[in-house]
Amino acid sequence: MMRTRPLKVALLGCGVVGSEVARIMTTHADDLAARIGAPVELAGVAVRRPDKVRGGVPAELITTDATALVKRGDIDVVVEVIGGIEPARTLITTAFEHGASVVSANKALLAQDGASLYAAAEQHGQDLYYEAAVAGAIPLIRPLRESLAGDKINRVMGIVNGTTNFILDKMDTSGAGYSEALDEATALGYAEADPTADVEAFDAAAKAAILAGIAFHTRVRLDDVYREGMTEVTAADFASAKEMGCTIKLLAICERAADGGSVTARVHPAMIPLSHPLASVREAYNAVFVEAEAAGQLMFYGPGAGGSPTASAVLGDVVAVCRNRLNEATGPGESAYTQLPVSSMGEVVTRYHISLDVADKPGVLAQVATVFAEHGVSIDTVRQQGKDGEASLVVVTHRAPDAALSGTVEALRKLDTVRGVASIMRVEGE
Ligand SMILES: NC(=O)C1=CN([C@@H]2O[C@H](COP(=O)(O)OP(=O)(O)OC[C@H]3O[C@@H](n4cnc5c(N)ncnc54)[C@H](O)[C@@H]3O)[C@@H](O)[C@H]2O)C=CC1
Ligand SMILES: N[C@@H](CC=O)C(=O)O
Ligand code: NA
Repeated sequence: MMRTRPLKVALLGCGVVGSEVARIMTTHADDLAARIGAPVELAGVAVRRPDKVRGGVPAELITTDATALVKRGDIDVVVEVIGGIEPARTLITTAFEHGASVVSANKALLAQDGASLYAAAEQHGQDLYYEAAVAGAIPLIRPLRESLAGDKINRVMGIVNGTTNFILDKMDTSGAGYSEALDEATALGYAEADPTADVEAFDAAAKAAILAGIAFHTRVRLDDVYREGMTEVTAADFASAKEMGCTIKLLAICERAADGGSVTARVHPAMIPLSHPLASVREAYNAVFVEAEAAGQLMFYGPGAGGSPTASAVLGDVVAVCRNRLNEATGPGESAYTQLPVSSMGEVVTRYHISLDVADKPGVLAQVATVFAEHGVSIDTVRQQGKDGEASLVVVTHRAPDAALSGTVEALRKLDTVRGVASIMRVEGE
């Protein structure tokens, strides 16, 4: 039977995501009520600029006092879509203290303070849900937290940032420039308020921290994630990738060590073969592979950014939290019992594609090969092209510890015959 007293939702932030949450809550109110078993109503919307016209949001719901809204005491669910660390963190903990559960899309905050937010939620008997924080509309957090809770996950790898995938895709397929593609991604509502978070991969690193923590039942924070952005990827890198039958993607890779005693999490651009499913992920789409012991390999794919797709994930969480409240229950809390340490990037085993500008004279190739051998790095292929007394040498290695690969590059830079290291890129997905 449908409960008549409505569940009340407070919306913090009415930007790209918040405005879509408000729109869908209003236009789909009857369906949401039927699915929850009680009406759900927007009880207040905290904004920074109250004068802005917000179609569909009744003026009487608008407030600039987010703190007063979360302290009201009659709110069931606070939806935090303002982003950033403060005041989001204080508003979320205040919401728990005043009897509300929280749905958030804030990966930056969750990667930094997830553990203390979970603790505050548990202390006050409230839910903390955040499906929208990783890979936008794609159901990924709930499958990892719930559906795969009976399995052992060994690896999570994928594209988790829509903005950078959009830019890399445009650079690859239409030869568009970096700035032009970033402006387009921003106009489409994909980029963070400060797009440095996207292009320098802080956003993807935050998502990798969240994914690794859930997948391996441990705590991984933003600072534990090795991070390289995509601002230095050039048209020449795409040309090299093409020659190898590859393209370039910004990948997030979280792995359990072979001995099971530690984990790693990293985000960096990488070449992947065109035959790999991640190579055909276009525009702002995301895709994530999960490898689990019993399930095998699973792939999650869909829109990774944008107002409406992200609002879909937020509203799925609102429904889940409302159902929990009607049942006087809460969903899963933090699961970090394994306490696995996070190893450094040096211990990750990977492959490199290295482009060197060298002197075109006898013995150079042997000299370069010796440096690789001295660092215990085995060469897979070498390609040399001469040009006016200079040559370009492209070396692709076999798998080796990242520390050995970066030691090799450092030693190569010191050779007189090596004029410069034109590009270094990891190769994944083979
Ligand atoms: N846009 C996207 O595709 C996605 C965004 N997210 C996350 O969702 C959150 C919101 O993102 P967007 O909607 O894109 O950002 P946005 O910048 O469009 O919206 C944020 C809104 O919050 C308002 N705001 C900031 N501080 C406030 C305060 N103290 N009180 C009231 N309002 C305040 C701002 O004025 C702005 O309108 C962020 O955490 C973001 O990382 C997550 C997944 C996808
Ligand atoms: N800026 C983010 C938004 C979604 O998380 C992205 O581009 O992926
Ligand atoms: Na998601």
